[in-house]
Amino acid sequence: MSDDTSFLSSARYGKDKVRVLRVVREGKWHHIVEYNVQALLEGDIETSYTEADNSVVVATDSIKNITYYIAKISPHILIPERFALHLGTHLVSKYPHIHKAFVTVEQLRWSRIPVSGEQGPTEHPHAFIRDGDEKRIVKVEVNASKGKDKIIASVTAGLSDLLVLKTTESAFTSFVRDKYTTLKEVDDRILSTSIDLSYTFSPVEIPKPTDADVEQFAVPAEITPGSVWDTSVPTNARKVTLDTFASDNSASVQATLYRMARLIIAQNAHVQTVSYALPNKHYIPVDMGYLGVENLVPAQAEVFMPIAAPSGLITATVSRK
Ligand SMILES: O=c1[nH]c(=O)c2[nH]c(=O)[nH]c2[nH]1
Repeated sequence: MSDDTSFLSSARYGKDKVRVLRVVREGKWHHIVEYNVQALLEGDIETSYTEADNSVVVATDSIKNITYYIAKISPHILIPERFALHLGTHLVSKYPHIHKAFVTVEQLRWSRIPVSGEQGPTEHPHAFIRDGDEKRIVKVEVNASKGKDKIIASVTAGLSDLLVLKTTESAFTSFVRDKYTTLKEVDDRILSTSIDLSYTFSPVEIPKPTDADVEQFAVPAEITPGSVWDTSVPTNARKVTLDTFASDNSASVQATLYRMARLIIAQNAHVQTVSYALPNKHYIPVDMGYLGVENLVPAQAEVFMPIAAPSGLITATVSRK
């Protein structure tokens, strides 16, 4: 183009919403994961935008094919943090002109169906139930811009859409009162939120894989999603979040959020920051005074109107010192 009033200041492309279900068979005991994957690339790709030069373009169709291939061969497929690192590392090491890969994995929630056995309920070996809308989220940035033998990866993980509600031990008082205030102070209310949580690990160095050993990807030991997520580990972030939500005598969403985040950092040595986004989903006691029916005393109200919108939105990031 002849004019110099603009330039390409950033460019990133790839495939979004690659849907994959992977089965891992241990004899008759089967495991499944269902992932929605986004894989985006950065690198020496400017000319594809500025000069219609497709010679630098790894087709998004190929990126999709690589995603399925790594899902097939990766020994890490059942752990989304590790699968995302494996995929991102393969993308940046395979193509000399690609310097960064951004991989997001959203894991849908499949749990084993509990069935009755001779000694009580057991988990079915190969039948699963979609156990809510909650998603486990992993975001990985694999950066080879300092060279293919000096690959650095940053991992952010967490969950979204974890819907919770408690019927007491939540209050909200002593907030700013002025001419705009209509909200009454309450020492007892319903507290409900749809939890979005993410936590970051410190960046890790990835040993250079060769094309030949694409199957042998080694995950750095610092990436220990097990301790942050694994349901068998008592300090896992999901459990800490749920326990704190249930047990905290909440003065506000803000105060409960801060407690949750601090506990995750205190109990997980490799976690550097914890962020929450907590919508305050309001439930309003229905006024039945016109019928002579009392339903407005906070701790005694029984009939509530769920309000879809608007909601409060309380967010914060807590960082390791
Ligand atoms: O926990 C709360 N935090 C707020 O900031 C707020 N604002 C509001 O109207 N209700 C609430 N509740």
